[in-house]
Amino acid sequence: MEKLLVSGGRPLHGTVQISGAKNSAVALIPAAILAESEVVLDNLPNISDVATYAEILTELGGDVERSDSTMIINPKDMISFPMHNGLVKKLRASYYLMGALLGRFGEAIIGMPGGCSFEPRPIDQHIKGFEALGATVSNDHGSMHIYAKELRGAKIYLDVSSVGATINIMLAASRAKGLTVIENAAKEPEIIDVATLLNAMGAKIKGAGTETIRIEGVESLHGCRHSIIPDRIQAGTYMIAAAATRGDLIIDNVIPKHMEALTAKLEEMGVEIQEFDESIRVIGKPQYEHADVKALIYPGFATDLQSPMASLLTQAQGVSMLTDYVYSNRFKYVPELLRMGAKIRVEGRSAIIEGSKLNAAKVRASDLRAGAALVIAGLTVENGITEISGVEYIDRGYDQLVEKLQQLGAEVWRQSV
Ligand SMILES: CC(=O)N[C@H]1[C@@H](OP(=O)(O)OP(=O)(O)OC[C@H]2O[C@@H](n3ccc(=O)[nH]c3=O)[C@H](O)[C@@H]2O)O[C@H](CO)[C@@H](O)[C@@H]1O
Ligand SMILES: C=C(OP(=O)(O)O)C(=O)O
Repeated sequence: MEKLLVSGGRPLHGTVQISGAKNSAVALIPAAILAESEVVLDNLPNISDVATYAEILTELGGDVERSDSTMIINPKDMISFPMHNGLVKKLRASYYLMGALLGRFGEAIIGMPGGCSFEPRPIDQHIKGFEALGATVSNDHGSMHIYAKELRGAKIYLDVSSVGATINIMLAASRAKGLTVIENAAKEPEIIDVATLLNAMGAKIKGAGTETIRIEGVESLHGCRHSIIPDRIQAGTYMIAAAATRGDLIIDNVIPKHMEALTAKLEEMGVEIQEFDESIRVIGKPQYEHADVKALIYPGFATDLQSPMASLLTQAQGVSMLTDYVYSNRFKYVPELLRMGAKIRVEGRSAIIEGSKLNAAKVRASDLRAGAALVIAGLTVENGITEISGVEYIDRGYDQLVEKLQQLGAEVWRQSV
């Protein structure tokens, strides 16, 4: 076990390279199951969710090789067998095994996904999609047993624009007979990334990134090479950290279009932002205006940046309001920020945040983005060392966080406990 120690009060300076997107990587790796030959993924982030997925594919009989940010997956000899617990409990995105194994083998027995559990995260829309494609879904010793003699294309209207359900249905429908149409599909950039990979594998998917996705099933899918899009949540976390520490940071290897909701909100608060083709410069200021932030589905402000944003809003003048319309109760980090002297109260699905100076404390990250929020909070503290436990959550999604922050001038280090 490790904890993170942060001695704050130093503005972040320099250039940070953003890695490939976690939420793409954890969908693209299982998507490779559908191919009949080698899939090469470039620009993979070095995070524990990716390492866990590599182990899962190996356990299922795949041949997985990894060097730096490239992974070569040969799924030829894979089989579908029950994965009740163990590795699948370590990450949320293990639910993509359902769509991928169903598409390739017509059967999947998978335990309920793990990952960040800031509140109940149902998968009823995934099940609705599989059933519409002709699968039967039953409970096998607490795991989901999904079986289809033959997958048939269908029209599926999602009750909520779920990222996971949209991708899971795309995976299975790529190998169904006939046309599948997903209505009210999620529009996140990671969905386009998965469709791009599947199309390079021979799938026929149109409309990814819009609310209607059309998938014409094909007989077989083949290998290909694909480079993962930059992680917009990691990029956003560094943008927020730069503003919170009143730094001057260039965030490199980003798609500025993906950052628009955050960029607009930071500018509204008084942060200076300069946009380039593949990078963004964030120049912090001594004082910030309060803001109202609403976390929504893409292209709205990302819920995954809601907790880091709370830490920045503690540095703004006056009272800010942070409302999460995706997850109503994603506020487990609030008691930890209160320990650091923040003035926050939660009302319904909103956090009301009054600007205040933070002080060092011992705090615990209860999930990945809560961890990012606490690191940013620690970076703003002028005296004392903030101790953050729950580092295993942070490692799920932030590639080389400590090393990157150190390069930017922060005093952050790991300590074994
Ligand atoms: C691995 C991955 O990509 N994780 C991301 C993905 O999670 P995930 O795909 O799990 O999130 P969803 O987009 O599915 O969830 C969005 C909303 O829909 C609800 N819902 C979802 C599915 C379902 O079957 N029924 C249902 O009611 C959820 O409770 C939530 O309120 O999108 C979330 C929302 O952008 C992000 O926070 C996560 O980082
Ligand atoms: C909630 C997140 O991830 P996951 O869905 O993988 O738990 C996240 O990335 O903030």
